Amino acid sequence: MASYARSMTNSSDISTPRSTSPSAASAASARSSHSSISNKRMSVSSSRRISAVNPMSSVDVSAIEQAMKMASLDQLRGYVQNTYGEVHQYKNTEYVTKNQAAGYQVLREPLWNKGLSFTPEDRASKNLTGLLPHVMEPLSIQVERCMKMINTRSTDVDKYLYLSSLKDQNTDLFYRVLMDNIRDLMPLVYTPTIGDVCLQYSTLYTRPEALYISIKQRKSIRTMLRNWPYPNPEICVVTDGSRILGLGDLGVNGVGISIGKLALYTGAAGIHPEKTLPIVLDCGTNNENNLRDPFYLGLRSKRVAPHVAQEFMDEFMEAVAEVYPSMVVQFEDFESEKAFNFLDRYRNKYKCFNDDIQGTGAVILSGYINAVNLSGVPIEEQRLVFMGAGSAGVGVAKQLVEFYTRRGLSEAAAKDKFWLVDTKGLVTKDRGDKLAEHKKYFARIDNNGHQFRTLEEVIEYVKPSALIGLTATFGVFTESVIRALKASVDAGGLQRRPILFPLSNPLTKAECTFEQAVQWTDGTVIFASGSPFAPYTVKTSNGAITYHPNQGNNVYVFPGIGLGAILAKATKITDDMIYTSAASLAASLNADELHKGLIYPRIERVRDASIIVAREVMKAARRGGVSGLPEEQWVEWEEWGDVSLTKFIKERIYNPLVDTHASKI
Ligand SMILES: NC(=O)C1=CN([C@@H]2O[C@H](COP(=O)(O)OP(=O)(O)OC[C@H]3O[C@@H](n4cnc5c(N)ncnc54)[C@H](OP(=O)(O)O)[C@@H]3O)[C@@H](O)[C@H]2O)C=CC1
Ligand SMILES: CC(=O)C(=O)O
Ligand SMILES: [Mg+2]
Repeated sequence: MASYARSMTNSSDISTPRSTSPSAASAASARSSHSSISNKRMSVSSSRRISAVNPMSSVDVSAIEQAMKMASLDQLRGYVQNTYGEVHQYKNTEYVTKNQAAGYQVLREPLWNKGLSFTPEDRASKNLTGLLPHVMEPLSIQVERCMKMINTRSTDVDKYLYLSSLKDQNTDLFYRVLMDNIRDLMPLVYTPTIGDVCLQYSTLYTRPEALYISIKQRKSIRTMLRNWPYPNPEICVVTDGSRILGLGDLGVNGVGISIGKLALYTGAAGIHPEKTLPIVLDCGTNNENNLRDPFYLGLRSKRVAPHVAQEFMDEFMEAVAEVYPSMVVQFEDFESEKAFNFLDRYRNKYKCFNDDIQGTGAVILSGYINAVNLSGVPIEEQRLVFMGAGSAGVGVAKQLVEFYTRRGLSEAAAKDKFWLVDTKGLVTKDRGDKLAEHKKYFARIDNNGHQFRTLEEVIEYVKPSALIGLTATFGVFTESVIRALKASVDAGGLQRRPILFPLSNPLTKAECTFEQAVQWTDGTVIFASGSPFAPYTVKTSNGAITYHPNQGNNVYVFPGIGLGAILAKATKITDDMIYTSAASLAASLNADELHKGLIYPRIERVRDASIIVAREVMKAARRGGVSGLPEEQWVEWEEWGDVSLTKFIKERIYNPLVDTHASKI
């Protein structure tokens, strides 16, 4: 991200428009109101911008000084603004356009910097002569250098830090490296490594990479959104850090997940990085380690009450819709109750979806459709046990219910295929505890009052064909559990294969490993995990067999859902758009992948899959009457079929250092 306070130094042969000079900017600011700031922002072309004056978000200094006198420094620690009032900024943020920028400005703005790829003409026209080594290098060599440097780093967090620094210097090169090496690098910018990064985010911190919105600043959300340096972002990932992967409440440190997911919106679907906005809402944290950590960057107080968090969220959603009307909002890693509440509260009002409930639901439905084809257990006979009844467990189970109802089953019959287990055992209506609202739909009554407290008991009772883990608890799929699952599909002596999806992230929270799953099912397992496991090779008397795991992670759908929603100019994200993402992903495997018995496309093809998902999501938006594209456009695409719509998408996505000028989103 561009640093916030880069001041512009004029070069003698580049004239600086009056409106971008610091003095003009402060004169303008004296006259301007918030609406004029907003107008000015809109008038800046959609070209990338860098700061021309110090735009530091100013606060009421005298009030702070006053407060400092009255309170000890320690009491003020953890936040700058000590009131709930609106921040008054002293200055407009003014930017130069890409065409106006020269010399170091160009090299320091990651979106403009092409590094060693700058041509001699660029170097002359942008005053770069001497500011770069003389060589002009092919991109492949630059990518190779980066990979060599990544491989010299001894820990995954260090590798992440190298990549993160590269992203801050040369956006195109970062994404080229990521896209060309997605199998090796996705586990660094995303799960599992991003989990370690989030745990240490405050200590690793060197520079801002997101919008950090504290509840203390809730009256200034619009100002903060407008301070974002790139114009008109179209997709944000927002978390309050309350349930980051399976790692629990990480507070403001959870911002790493917003950053990681958005890197994949670009890497895996081609949404232009300039259009992405990572956000963390800081409502405090109940994580004692954070509260004690001298480096912790968030509010040093317990989380606010749920009704206060909800008011804050209401204000946030209203502000986003007002400041960036075309923004798609992805809710990420909110603890379950908030996740369900916010989705219900906002889904019909704003363009939003919850990745953990809906994205996970879609990706696992997709994998399940393909897994059933391999399992030998007919789709009607499938019985599914879910270990974990949180946002992901219930989200996936509900998506699968929709699958069965779309196939003609009644809702009751579809629901009857699911048994959900939580820390108290099988979720039933009569087990004596107060069930969380989101568990009630799947709570069972078919147990004649008997309560099944362990997973083994549930498996013995249900005889499932599929076992799904979304518990954030390592190792709960024990040898006896997995062998019992295999036994239940083996019954009758048929050659059937168990479906086993330990989906929790990161790897340290996986319900079992791939190796265990292969060993305890004698190699028959159909396996998908949330974070990637390595292939597993077993030596045999006549050689070796290598088993290949699948990664069942919402990364296969959220990039395409976001891309499709943006390109369709969707006003809402409908259930049909989510369902369609699953169905289209399931159908996106190529012949080789099907032949190898995979249930998801190879991760190297995630971008191809995202384009298919985006195309079908767009069509679903139109079917649902939520696409803002003109009808004539749809009629034309219908005449030409998928080829023309696919072409439309491909022409609009970001392809670093190949055709960036052609990117329109
Ligand atoms: N692969 C993917 O794409 C995705 C994976 N996930 C992963 O799913 C996991 C869960 O996420 P989420 O649903 O939001 O989390 P929640 O905290 O909302 O839910 C966890 C559920 O697991 C149950 N649980 C925890 N420990 C046990 C145990 N030992 N035995 C039985 N049940 C247990 C909890 O029970 P109780 O309700 O009684 O507390 C709860 O129902 C995380 O690790 C997350 O990373 C999430 C989204 C996508
Ligand atoms: C992948 C994801 O969204 C999660 O683990 O929460
Ligand atoms: Mg998540």
